Amino acid sequence: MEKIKVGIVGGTGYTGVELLRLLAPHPYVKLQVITSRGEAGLPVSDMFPSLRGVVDLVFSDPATVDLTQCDVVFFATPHGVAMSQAPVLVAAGVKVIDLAADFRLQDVAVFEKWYKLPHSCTDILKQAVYGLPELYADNVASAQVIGNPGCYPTTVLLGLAPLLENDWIDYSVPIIADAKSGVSGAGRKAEVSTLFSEASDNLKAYSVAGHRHQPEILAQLKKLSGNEAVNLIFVPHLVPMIRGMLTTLHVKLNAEGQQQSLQQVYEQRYHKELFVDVMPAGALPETRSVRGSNCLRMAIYPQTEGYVTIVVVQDNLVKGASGQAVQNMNLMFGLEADTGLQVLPLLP
Ligand SMILES: NC(=O)C1=CN([C@@H]2O[C@H](COP(=O)(O)OP(=O)(O)OC[C@H]3O[C@@H](n4cnc5c(N)ncnc54)[C@H](OP(=O)(O)O)[C@@H]3O)[C@@H](O)[C@H]2O)C=CC1
Ligand SMILES: CC(=O)N[C@@H](CCC(=O)OP(=O)(O)O)C(=O)O
Repeated sequence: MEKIKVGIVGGTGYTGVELLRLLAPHPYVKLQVITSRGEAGLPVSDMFPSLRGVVDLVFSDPATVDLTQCDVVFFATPHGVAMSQAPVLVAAGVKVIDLAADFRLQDVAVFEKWYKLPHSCTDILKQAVYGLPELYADNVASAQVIGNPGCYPTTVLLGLAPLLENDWIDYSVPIIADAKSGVSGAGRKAEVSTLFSEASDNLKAYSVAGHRHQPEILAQLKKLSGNEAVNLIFVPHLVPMIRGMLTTLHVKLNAEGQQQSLQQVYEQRYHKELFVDVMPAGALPETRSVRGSNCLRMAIYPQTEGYVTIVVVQDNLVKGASGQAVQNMNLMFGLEADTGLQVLPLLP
């Protein structure tokens, strides 16, 4: 197979460099372009010595580089950048994978409310696919534009999918998602809240009154359940670690759901999925068990009063962002989902 020519816009950020780490050894990828507005002309390995001898590209200026020479372009950029460039790329037949939110929400009014940006290419949005391959693999395979999911939504949606698909949730009670992220989730840009002396030795909830991932998750919960009554309380927390995300879900089951052996149901639902691990009953998922890998692990805990608790872990930069994006690229180009993604978690 001819190599896939890959462009990455936003190569100096955390998800951009994570794409490089995963794509440099990918057997069917040729890294073609990597951009930075501020570092154009600088060899990538001067900024990231971890890539010395592996990536020999220099950063290009995104304003002048021709991205139509690529087969696929990843946007590892803030919200709004991909939609400004997608029309030219789509017209040239280039596939687009946006790691930001431009193509995640089909409801334009909801997007504009939460991201405070006018959506500039709603036609392309209509044909874009929500890139969660464990739920939408066939659509991903035929997509030209992918909205790669947010990191928190990936944990919540994969944690709940077997219950939603079987209609086993009591929707009169909101689902609770109590989620925690490492600091790299906030990106590499300088911000006071992510300074070492602010974020280390500290634990805090944030965006409790409303986080932009709540509407993204809710839209998918409605789609998967076919039930408009579904509701969600979502509270994210910042934890003093670099990578990793742990989400604890509490769900009230309906009468039929309460009759099920959920451990078996979850194992069956995910047994063919290469990147989802349902742990044995009683196991305790921990973030370091997935660090650096594209694996998402979960454990199921039946509780009293018809409740079930599901604990989900992933690496926010891998399954929560760049690994998932590469998984999507693999499917879009007819490759096995795990091509180039067999990297094992780092321990300790
Ligand atoms: N971090 C995470 O865990 C996750 C992040 N995401 C999403 O992925 C995207 C990237 O996140 P992350 O890597 O953390 O962010 P960073 O802040 O670390 O990096 C952003 C990158 O975008 C580039 N950039 C910024 N503005 C522009 C622009 N106008 N045009 C072109 N390039 C631009 C910057 O490069 P330069 O200034 O050099 O041009 C930088 O390389 C975000 O939308 C984020 O929400 C999604 C899931 C998880
Ligand atoms: C710790 C931290 O700050 N995390 C980010 C989530 C990053 C992400 O996945 O979000 P988008 O791609 O939707 O921006 C946040 O809560 O804003």
